[in-house]
Amino acid sequence: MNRVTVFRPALILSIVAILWQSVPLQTIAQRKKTRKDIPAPQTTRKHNPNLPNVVILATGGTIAGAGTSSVGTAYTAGQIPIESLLQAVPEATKVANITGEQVAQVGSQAMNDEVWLKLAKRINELAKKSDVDGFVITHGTDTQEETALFLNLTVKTDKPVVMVGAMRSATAISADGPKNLYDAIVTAASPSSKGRGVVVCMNDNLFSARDVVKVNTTNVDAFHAPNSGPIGFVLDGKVAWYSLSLRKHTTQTEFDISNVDKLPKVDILYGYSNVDPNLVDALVNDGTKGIVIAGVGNGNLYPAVEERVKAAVKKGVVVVRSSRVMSGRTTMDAETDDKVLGTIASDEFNPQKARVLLQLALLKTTDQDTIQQMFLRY
Ligand SMILES: NC(=O)CC[C@H](N)C(=O)O
Repeated sequence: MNRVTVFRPALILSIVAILWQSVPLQTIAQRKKTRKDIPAPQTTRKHNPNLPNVVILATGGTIAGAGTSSVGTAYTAGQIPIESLLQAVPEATKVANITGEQVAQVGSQAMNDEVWLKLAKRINELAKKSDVDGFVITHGTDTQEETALFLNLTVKTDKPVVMVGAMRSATAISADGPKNLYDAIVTAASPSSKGRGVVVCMNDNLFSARDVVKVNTTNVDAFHAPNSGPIGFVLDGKVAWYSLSLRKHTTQTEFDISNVDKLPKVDILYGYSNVDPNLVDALVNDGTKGIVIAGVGNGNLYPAVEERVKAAVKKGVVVVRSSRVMSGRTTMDAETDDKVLGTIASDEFNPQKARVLLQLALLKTTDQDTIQQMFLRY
């Protein structure tokens, strides 16, 4: 065999290899491009016409977290895709036809306005489809209560929207994610869950998005509603509801985010003895539109802070008084007089939740009385 005959087949082979590689690359690129145009979430399972259809919108969190040790608490949130999570709960396929979509894949400490808006818009879009009966949102637990409230105030559907997370990673001994996910799917698939606003399903309990708070950093019993308790329970694959909030939510709210792509800047200022009042000015100078004070007791402010707050309100910044105390209301014109300060009382909303409502309120108005009424209505 001379050099030419060896060289030619090698050349032809490498050309074929290059072409072969470029074809799938192109196809993947095309698929990515057209993916946005496909409205329905994806599934690999067989459709059962007798079961309700539940869409899972995944955002990450511990429920999708992977660790290097099954006994340790160190892990990275948001590592495991939704399809793999579902493999841990094969029972769920007997309850609903499940389709999944990965909206984000982050620990919820990284949650932001952009993902909130994307989630709410996607739910509103899918809720219009007659073949979608309910939603499950998988989410990290750190900021779950904020996303829950945002959705509770912005999704426009009576169909169940159930948020779920986990306190132990998917690779830990006795992971709580699979049970919580199963319970959430059961809840989203149940017609009895309609019209209850967004609910959070954790550790057998169902909480209203309005009232739920993370109360423990590591325990599986990490979610409570300190002012009202759970509104329902899931046990043995069955949902039981016990109460219904009279506060407005979902289809009953005035908030329409369909054309919103940015939320107003609202910041939280923590109250404590000897707080530096310059912090108020720092926020105002940074261009904040609203400040939530995590006040002491019934939303009280350090005297020097009161003075700076009055000045900030005069400049057009909207200030809400909430409390750093875990339970109870922050009431109007109590020890701190809102009429004098020009402030708004948060009622039962904790500072991080008051921030969500103030962001939405500021899309509509800066009027103190109008926003105060919103805090009493939602
Ligand atoms: N238990 C959790 O979900 C906490 C993990 C992570 N920090 C998150 O919020 O996503």
